Amino acid sequence: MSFKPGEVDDLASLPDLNQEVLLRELKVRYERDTIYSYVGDILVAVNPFKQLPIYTTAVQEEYRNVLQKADRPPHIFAIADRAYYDMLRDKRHQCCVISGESGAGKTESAKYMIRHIIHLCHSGTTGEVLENQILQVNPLLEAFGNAATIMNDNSSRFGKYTELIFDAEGHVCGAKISDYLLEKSRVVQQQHGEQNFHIFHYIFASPFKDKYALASKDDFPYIRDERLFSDREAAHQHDIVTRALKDVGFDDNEMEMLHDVLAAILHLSRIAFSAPEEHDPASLAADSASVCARVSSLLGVDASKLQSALLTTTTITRGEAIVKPYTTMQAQDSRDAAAKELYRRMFAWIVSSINAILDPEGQAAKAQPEQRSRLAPPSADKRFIIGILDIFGFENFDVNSFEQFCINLANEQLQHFFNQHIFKMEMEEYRRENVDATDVAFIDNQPVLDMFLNRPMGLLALLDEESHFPRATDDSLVGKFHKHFSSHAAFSVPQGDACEFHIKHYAGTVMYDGIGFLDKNRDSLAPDVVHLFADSSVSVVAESFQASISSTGQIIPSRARWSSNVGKRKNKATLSNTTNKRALTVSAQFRNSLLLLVDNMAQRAYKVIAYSPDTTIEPGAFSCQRVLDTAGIRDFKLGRTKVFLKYYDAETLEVKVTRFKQLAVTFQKVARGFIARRSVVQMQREREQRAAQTVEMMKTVEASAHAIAQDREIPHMGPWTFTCDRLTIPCGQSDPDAADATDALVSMPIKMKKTQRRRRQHRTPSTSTT
Ligand SMILES: Nc1ncnc2c1ncn2[C@@H]1O[C@H](COP(=O)(O)OP(=O)(O)OP(=O)(O)O)[C@@H](O)[C@H]1O
Repeated sequence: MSFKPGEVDDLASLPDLNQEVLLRELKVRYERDTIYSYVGDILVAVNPFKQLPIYTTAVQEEYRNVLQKADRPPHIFAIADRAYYDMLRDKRHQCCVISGESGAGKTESAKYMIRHIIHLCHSGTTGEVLENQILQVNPLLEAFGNAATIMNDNSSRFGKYTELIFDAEGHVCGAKISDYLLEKSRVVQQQHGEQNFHIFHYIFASPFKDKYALASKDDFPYIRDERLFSDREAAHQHDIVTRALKDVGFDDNEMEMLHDVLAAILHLSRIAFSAPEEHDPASLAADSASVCARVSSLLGVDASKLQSALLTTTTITRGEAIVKPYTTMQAQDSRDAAAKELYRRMFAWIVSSINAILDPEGQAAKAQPEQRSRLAPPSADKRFIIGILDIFGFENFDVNSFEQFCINLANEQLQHFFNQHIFKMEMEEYRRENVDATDVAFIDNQPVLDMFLNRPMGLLALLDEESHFPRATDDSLVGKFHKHFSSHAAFSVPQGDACEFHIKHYAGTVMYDGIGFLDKNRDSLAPDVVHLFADSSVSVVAESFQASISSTGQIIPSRARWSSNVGKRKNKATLSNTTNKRALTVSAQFRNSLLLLVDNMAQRAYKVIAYSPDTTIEPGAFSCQRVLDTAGIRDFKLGRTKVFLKYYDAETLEVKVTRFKQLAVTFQKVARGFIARRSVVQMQREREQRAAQTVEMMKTVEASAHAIAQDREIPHMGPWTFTCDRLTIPCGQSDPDAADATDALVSMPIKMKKTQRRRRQHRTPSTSTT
């Protein structure tokens, strides 16, 4: 069969699919604004970088309960539709993983996916508030967690796993967000051509600008103004965030506190230090005392304590507090560390608050009394989840640091997950089932992953080890990397003595600059600063600095409002206190969160499609062969215990089974109608018969009454059936209702008899009829 370029929706059905063909097809389709294609079960999306009219409500309606993939063109809505209806039909959790390099369109896809699922489950006004809350989470988190990078003007600087929680009827009853590794270093420094988190730019154009003395961005060293947003656009975006905060459920006081923290961070950057000589103790530069006072007032802490926390560090040695002054450089680092941690914890506070608000139990508790039974949270076994993973994409910049090292590791892990499920596990299954299958060639990235994650000799393990040596430097760390991995196929040592190393990732070779690795991994914040903020009178600050940090790096605030989440998360992660000296390093937390994530996905993601139509066919190879032959499916393999189908044949079977089910319903309908009609006719006939009997019987009764009246013998009546309007009362000796029926039956004659008796009393006073 010949195919016209760009005409085939499912590229896996092309006779000769290789990389060249795949790219050519995608290009031709992209040029026609056909941005979606299937490759088997996977949807490939090409970023159009323009608004296409393919996301309207009318289009959404076209992707509602689509039975067969081929019925509609490929679309992200089709994936959402399938996840939703598969969840409802199979009563199983679903998971959708969105991957691609930075700027590929993952976040947009995740948003369309969530939007469409909410559209599909929309059930009128009852769930409207919650549905809107869920939709508003995205603009809110984007403002605080996204920033302009060289590759993407709206790049996610954190990983996000969104779980939409449904009851068995498919109504959404809650949601949960898990966030991973916010790139907090961006708060204090951005590469050329990049920007700070969006929210910092929005606040400069907000109505709070004057309140916080944010006249010019140029006065704030943490802001690199590349003029991505016009003031108008920034003000508009600020309105959107304010709306989102309100809709999700944050009150005015909480919104004000968030703005206070943002302004405090911006003003922190204006605190400068000076010292006569490089190694001399630093003091606040001229004018910085007043800035420090402003910051402390915004953060609800004592100004003099903030000054000393920025200028000195206190260590306890043998029960004695030793105060050591910082040099100018150390004081700057301490200021920046405070700013980064403030932002990270504020972000975590937002995520935790969202989770508390969207928690199914919390939703039910908040509901109006009349809605409570409808919104009662389903028990765990009646809850179904669609998880959507949208993490930062693969990055390869001119200068790649610790953040890219972690981001690319996460992408490497995802790639491995795909490989495992799409190729490796499939091939293993074939072997177990004695099915002869040609090996599919794919690049297994297991060795790269091992190089990162192995213990005790992986890159992360070495990084951790060096981070615990106070004398270690970035150079000594990179030296160790060179020594241990120079012979590894995926590692190369650059020429010269630069503090660099190259890693050959699945998506390309990245040159990493080791400068700053140790500091970023240690991520230590002086205990003085932690204690100071934990005592803040601003609850957002106090709660987030009193919080525990899980082994996956998630911050768990202790506030009562979050208690339900705290309980749940504690099960998954061992808690460590922020100020604990043995707190896990960033890379260790990241490693744990990756493992947890992959673990979650593996439980949810894939299912073995087993067909077992409700027939009495004995399960076995012969029956399977017969079923598939009848269904016209040719290209399958029979294993020992399973049948291996092409993914599209599963759909063909599904359609056929559905057709059978529809026909069965039609048959049942016709048959039930026929039986019902027949029994109605039968009943009518019986009714007429019994009516005639009744007339006969009444005649007999009348005759008997007559006879009694005339003192004659009553003829034997035998068992009768008395039929009244709609009720048939059988009357016979063996019938349990006989007594009632007899009573009913004789009540009339008795009346008659009584009448007769009254008449007779004049003549024969001794006669009794009871
Ligand atoms: N389907 C789409 N239609 C129109 N524009 C799109 C679409 N997908 C992506 N874009 C555009 O591309 C930009 C980048 O997309 P997105 O932020 O989703 O990338 P990403 O893969 O999530 O990147 P990162 O990993 O950096 O977060 C969006 O801001 C938007 O302008």
